[in-house]
Amino acid sequence: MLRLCSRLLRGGAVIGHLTSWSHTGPSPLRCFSVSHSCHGHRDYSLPNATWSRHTQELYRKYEELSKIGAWRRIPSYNSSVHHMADAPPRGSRVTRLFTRNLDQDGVGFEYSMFYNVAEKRMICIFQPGDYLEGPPGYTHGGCIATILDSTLGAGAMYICGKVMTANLNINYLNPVPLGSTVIVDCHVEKVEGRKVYTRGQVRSHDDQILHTEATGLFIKLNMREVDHSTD
Ligand SMILES: CCCCCCCC/C=C\CCCCCCCC(=O)SCCNC(=O)CCNC(=O)[C@H](O)C(C)(C)COP(=O)(O)OP(=O)(O)OC[C@H]1O[C@@H](n2cnc3c(N)ncnc32)[C@H](O)[C@@H]1OP(=O)(O)O
Repeated sequence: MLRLCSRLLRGGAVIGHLTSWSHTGPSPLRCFSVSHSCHGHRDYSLPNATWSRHTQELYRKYEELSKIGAWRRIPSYNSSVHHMADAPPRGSRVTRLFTRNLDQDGVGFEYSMFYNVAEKRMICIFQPGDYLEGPPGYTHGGCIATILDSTLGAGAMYICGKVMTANLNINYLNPVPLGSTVIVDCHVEKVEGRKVYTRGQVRSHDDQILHTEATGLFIKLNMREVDHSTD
């Protein structure tokens, strides 16, 4: 339990940085201003025993960059509402974030995201597990779309607050082997009114293979459209 608390507190320290970013966008992300206390929700963005050497190495690289200050890891819970300051009590909901819906580590979406505020960039270190199979031995295109949507969307949220995907265009260039480590590298290109234009790539861990390219259009939500009263 102590180990769990210390891990969560480490996540909380990072969240503290996130809340202090509120000056960076016109619509600060209220949903990320969660408590620093050991609130009992597991942070899935931290390494686990199923992570490959490449996944761990990339994670450590960005963890080191975070210590210098340019990058920040963002925590990841299995429900998006756990990111919010007014999250409902633990156990009061049964819904789950799509990318965190399996109880077994390693078989689904293993990932950790880091954000660079100056570059308006969100990267995701992604290791697709065996339950994400499409073509034999390779990752399903829908799963690649999911991790792209999530990374592009998380970047858009960090710039502009709550958004929804309006458009996602993907070019699949090279298949992504199951169990491999890829980097999903996304940035916000421009913001026009409520429209947030984003672009991203999926590359192999060593940058040698360009697997996928994508653009995403996200629309800033009017607050009346976000109602969690039934959560
Ligand atoms: C929510 C908080 C969560 C917190 C989580 C924290 C955890 C962070 C960690 C991890 C990140 C995870 C991130 C996950 C990301 C997943 C994202 C999804 O999967 S979202 C589900 C799929 N998307 C939908 O279901 C949308 C359905 N569509 C709609 O609801 C509406 O169409 C909406 C809201 C997108 C826009 O509707 P309107 O009525 O508000 O706005 P209008 O007037 O239609 O459009 C505004 C402007 O945008 C243009 N526009 C709209 N759609 C367009 C399109 N498809 N193409 C081009 N332009 C479009 C319009 O032409 C208009 O432009 P002009 O202002 O007039 O210049």
